[in-house]
Amino acid sequence: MSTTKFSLLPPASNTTYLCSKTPHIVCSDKRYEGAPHFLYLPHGKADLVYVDYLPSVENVAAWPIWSSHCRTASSSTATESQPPCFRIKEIPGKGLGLVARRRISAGELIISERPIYAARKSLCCAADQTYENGIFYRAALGNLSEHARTSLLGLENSYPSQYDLVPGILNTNCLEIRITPEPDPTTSFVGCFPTLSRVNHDCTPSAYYYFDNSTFHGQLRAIRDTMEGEEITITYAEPYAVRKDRQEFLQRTRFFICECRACMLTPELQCLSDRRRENVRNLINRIENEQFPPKISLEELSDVLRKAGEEGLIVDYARILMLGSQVLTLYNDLAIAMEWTQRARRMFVKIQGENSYTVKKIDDAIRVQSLLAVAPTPLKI
Ligand SMILES: C[S@@+](CC[C@H](N)C(=O)[O-])C[C@H]1O[C@@H](n2cnc3c(N)ncnc32)[C@H](O)[C@@H]1O
Repeated sequence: MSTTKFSLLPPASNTTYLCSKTPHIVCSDKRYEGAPHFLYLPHGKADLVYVDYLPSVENVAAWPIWSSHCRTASSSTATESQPPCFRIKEIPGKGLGLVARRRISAGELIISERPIYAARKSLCCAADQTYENGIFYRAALGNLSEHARTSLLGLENSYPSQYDLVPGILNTNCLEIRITPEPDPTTSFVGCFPTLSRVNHDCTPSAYYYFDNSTFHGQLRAIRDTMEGEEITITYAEPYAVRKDRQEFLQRTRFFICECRACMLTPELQCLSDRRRENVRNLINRIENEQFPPKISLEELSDVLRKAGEEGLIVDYARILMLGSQVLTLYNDLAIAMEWTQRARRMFVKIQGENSYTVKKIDDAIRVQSLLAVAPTPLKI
């Protein structure tokens, strides 16, 4: 674990300049036009830095949420008046992690918290600002409050030693965030959180991380009942990937070998698990990657749904219900489609909360299905 007491080293050459005082925007590099900028929020005692190109930084700076409620640098738990339902403690072989202090029910909000660092995932910097010297990232943290910087720099660094500490920490702890209300498949953004970034990985996780763009908070919800003392985990990898692919991904991006239950099965059970996950992946891809959902029978949909359940892939189970209901609406029995949609809604409310983008999409589907149900001639394709 990185516990190094950190002081910001001055960059080899200081390329930054103050672009605007209010909002507080710093240009990362005066030597070239279009360099990324750092926006510090809220202005004054900044506990969030947002890093992107100037138009995006100016757009985010103008969001009303920054003036309506400033959070403190500390994390906020689901119910402010009650103690958090988890504690952070050492987990053998994993560093720190979150452990349930009491029983947590499926759907419970475990923590909601603002990131300290938020950035476009891939940014163009000058050739002399590298991961190895960390100049760009150290400069980005320069105007954060002492408290925010200290909690960020206390996070784990799993990156190899040739990387500077700061990009090492940021890369180890980043989770996907969104700056648009709707998911944008063309652009990725990441954030680092004081507490959420402590959640460890499991290939059959007990919780789900979701970024609520409207409040700019990451949220962690239990997706199944979790017992007191049990570790709270999310997945860093595609849950429906087979073991070999998950292992390869986790070693390449997070530098650890996963020894969760799903990765430590006997060879026969491992084969079975991989086959089930492959079935889940193929079905989801077949439906999601087509503009028009393909014809898939209720039997096949139900079979893969069952396999997702057997694998404990709760989020994929909900996705199959939602995607399956689209297929069933088009080709089969509308009554079953409506039932699947309602089940998907109930599950997604538990997974992502009532206000999530997915729940809104499901509500749109429910409205369409209700109209179809009373249409004089059923739609036949
Ligand atoms: C985002 S951090 C999670 C919190 C971290 N354990 C800590 O001490 O702050 C990610 C790092 O935690 C460790 N980690 C997470 N899940 C793990 C797992 N299932 N097995 C082993 N190490 C894990 C790895 O070092 C990984 O790069």
